[in-house]
Amino acid sequence: MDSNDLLNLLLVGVPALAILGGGAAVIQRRRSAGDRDRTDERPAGTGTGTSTLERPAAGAPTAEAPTAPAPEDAATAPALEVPAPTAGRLTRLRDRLARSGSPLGARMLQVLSRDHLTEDDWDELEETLLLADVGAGPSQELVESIRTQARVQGLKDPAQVRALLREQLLALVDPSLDRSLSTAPRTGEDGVTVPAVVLVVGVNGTGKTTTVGKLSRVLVADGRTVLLGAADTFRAAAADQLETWGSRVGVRTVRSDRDGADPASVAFEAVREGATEGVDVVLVDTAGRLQNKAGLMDELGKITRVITRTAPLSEVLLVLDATTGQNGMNQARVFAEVAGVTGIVLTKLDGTAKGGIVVAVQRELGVPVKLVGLGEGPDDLAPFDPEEFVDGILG
Ligand SMILES: Nc1nc2c(ncn2[C@@H]2O[C@H](COP(=O)(O)OP(=O)(O)OP(=O)(O)O)[C@@H](O)[C@H]2O)c(=O)[nH]1
Repeated sequence: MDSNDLLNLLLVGVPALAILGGGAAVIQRRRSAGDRDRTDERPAGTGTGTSTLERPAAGAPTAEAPTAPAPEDAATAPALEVPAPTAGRLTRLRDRLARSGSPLGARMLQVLSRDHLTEDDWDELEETLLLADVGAGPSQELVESIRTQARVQGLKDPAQVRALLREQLLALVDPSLDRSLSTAPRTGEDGVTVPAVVLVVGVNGTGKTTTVGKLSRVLVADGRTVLLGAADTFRAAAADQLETWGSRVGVRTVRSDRDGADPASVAFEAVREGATEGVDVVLVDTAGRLQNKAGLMDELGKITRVITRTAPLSEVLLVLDATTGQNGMNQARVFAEVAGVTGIVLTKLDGTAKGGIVVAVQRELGVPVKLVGLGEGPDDLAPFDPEEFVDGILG
């Protein structure tokens, strides 16, 4: 071998070996992914999504939400996270409600504990409710009702005042509303089973994408198989954001390669792939552009039409930012009119003293609050429970 041959070997042979070695590593990685798929335990009756799902074990930890995953290692697939169980989430997050809502609960209790309540005191009580965004009608009702009760039974000791207030607030939040999420696959008369489809709508910045990500974890914790549809094609990073959320719990995202693609075609494709794969639920994130009512109606109408070619909509969830309080109500009304909303998700309840918006929004839109966001952590989304909520704001 002369010096030229040696040079050729170094220039061609070594990189070729490196490439071959890299290929082996890729094959190795694929194999281990396949192995994981084979050992994946799926509960009976759920879909066969391509994802590797680590099911939450019974009695899995109720500890704080897991932290962000380590950056993807070149040699090993990232470990999947186990979302916190759904049951008891609001109990776990109740402190955040008490912190944010304490001005409401504490101020009301403080006023009602005074001796011989005057007109000014009753006005102050009403003002407290208005400041917490309960809304004019419900605030007046609540004060009237407490006044009547106070006349009948008197306001004797702090425990009785608290019990009365609790009872009245609970009645206002309305425990009789059906807050369950419809996420079971459906079998039509033709015997074909299709996934439940949950469309998530709302103004931009309210926390839609984050909510879709958190909701996928709620569903995974409940043993459902999930597929995400990134139909928010308006904001370029939204699909990446969604994909990151999903990949942490082994949930795949259907997205377009192109920014600004037709959201309806992404939604259609997600539901079609969800049906083919036999997943339980397809969650579809949308853009929140509210240029005008007609434009929104066109966009959401088209998305709905194409989705329902494959499967009916099981839920349309409207995401509202609780910190915008009554100001967000106008936009909420438009979405409710246009999109046939079946449930409200109130986000950022951890950052506001305006917890009364729960009451106002239900009254205004005639739709129950089904989920609440109480932080930026991945498991800081909880099914709404009226009793826990009222206990939370009473502190
Ligand atoms: N504190 C708190 N922050 C939240 C909550 N939910 C969402 N956020 C934050 O709100 C911000 C906006 O959330 P996104 O999910 O990007 O909002 P979006 O509605 O999808 O926005 P567009 O994609 O622009 O339509 C993010 O910083 C979230 O972390 C919550 O419950 N509490």
